[in-house]
Amino acid sequence: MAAAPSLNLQSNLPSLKRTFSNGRLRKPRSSSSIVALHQNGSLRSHGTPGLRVAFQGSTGAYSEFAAKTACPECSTVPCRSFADAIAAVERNRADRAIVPVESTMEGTALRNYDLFLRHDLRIVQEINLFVHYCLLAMPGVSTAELRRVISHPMALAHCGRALERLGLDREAVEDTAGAVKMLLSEQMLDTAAIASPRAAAIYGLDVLAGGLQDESWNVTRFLLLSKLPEPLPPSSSGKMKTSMVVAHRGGSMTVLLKILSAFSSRDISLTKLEVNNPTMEGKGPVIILDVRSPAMLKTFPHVLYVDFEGSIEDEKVKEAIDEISSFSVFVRVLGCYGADPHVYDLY
Ligand SMILES: O=C(O)C(=O)C[C@]1(C(=O)O)C=C[C@@H](O)C=C1
Repeated sequence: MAAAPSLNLQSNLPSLKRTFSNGRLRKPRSSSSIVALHQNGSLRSHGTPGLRVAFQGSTGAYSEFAAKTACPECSTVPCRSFADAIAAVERNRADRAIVPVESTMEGTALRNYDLFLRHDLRIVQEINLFVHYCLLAMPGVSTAELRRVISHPMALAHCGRALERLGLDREAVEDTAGAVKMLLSEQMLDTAAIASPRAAAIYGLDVLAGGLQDESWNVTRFLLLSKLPEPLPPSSSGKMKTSMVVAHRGGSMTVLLKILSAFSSRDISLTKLEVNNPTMEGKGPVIILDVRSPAMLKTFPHVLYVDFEGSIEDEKVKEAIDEISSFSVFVRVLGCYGADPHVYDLY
């Protein structure tokens, strides 16, 4: 069976500028307008102290790091899986969930994207994080003593070449910080973990090597998800971005051309366009919650994930969405949020 075409005008991640100055995190340029909005808004918003953000993993995971970067004053809620993080928001045990959705090394993380589509949550913020992978071991252990390495499957995959060179057996665990905790609790002296320098500092492990990722430019894009829509910042406060999913009848190229034309004729810039035809790869269809009343789960064999610059309140954006709806099977807007051009780096 031919592989599904995968066109990924992958968000503008690779060209982003790293926001790093003297080891201190710099706030996004748009943050001041968001803060002003929060002060006036009635909803609990990103800047609110006490906002609870659910993430997958243990304290020190990259996702927690992203949550703290998105909402510096939040408290974080560790969860066993991304599904649990989403459930925590739905059951009001958390106000937001943070989910990694794409990376420069992996492309779109369909595992998480598809999960999110089954729920009635919306994207309220994006955050791009530079991911540094380090080799961590129990204090005093040297590289020569290591036999095995444990980490999140994505971290193991991203560090394939370095691990090949080190000749270590690999074992996947649920998250990077969870791997570190396992080293400690089981006092493993022949095993290393791949995790962040922050996890090393939190748990007091030695960093035996840094920059382990195969590509030096390794950025993960996270989305902050909420049950309630955030009030939209005024259009003067910076660029907005909108994300949507489009289900269609197949014949991707024709649909792609029509979508491109709906945007280009209105001078709207696309930042992501990803084709997903899972049934062509022998997988089950994508399941999407149709949030219109009565909300119901629907299955679609052909979908496209589209992000573009602009707010759903812009006339030309409304027109483009109407045009796309006229030739597709189903359209759902996943969120409208401030475009954050920065990549945060807390190394
Ligand atoms: O395990 C972690 O620390 C995570 O936050 C998860 C996760 C992922 O799911 O891709 C997030 C970012 C990194 O790419 C590695 C792992």
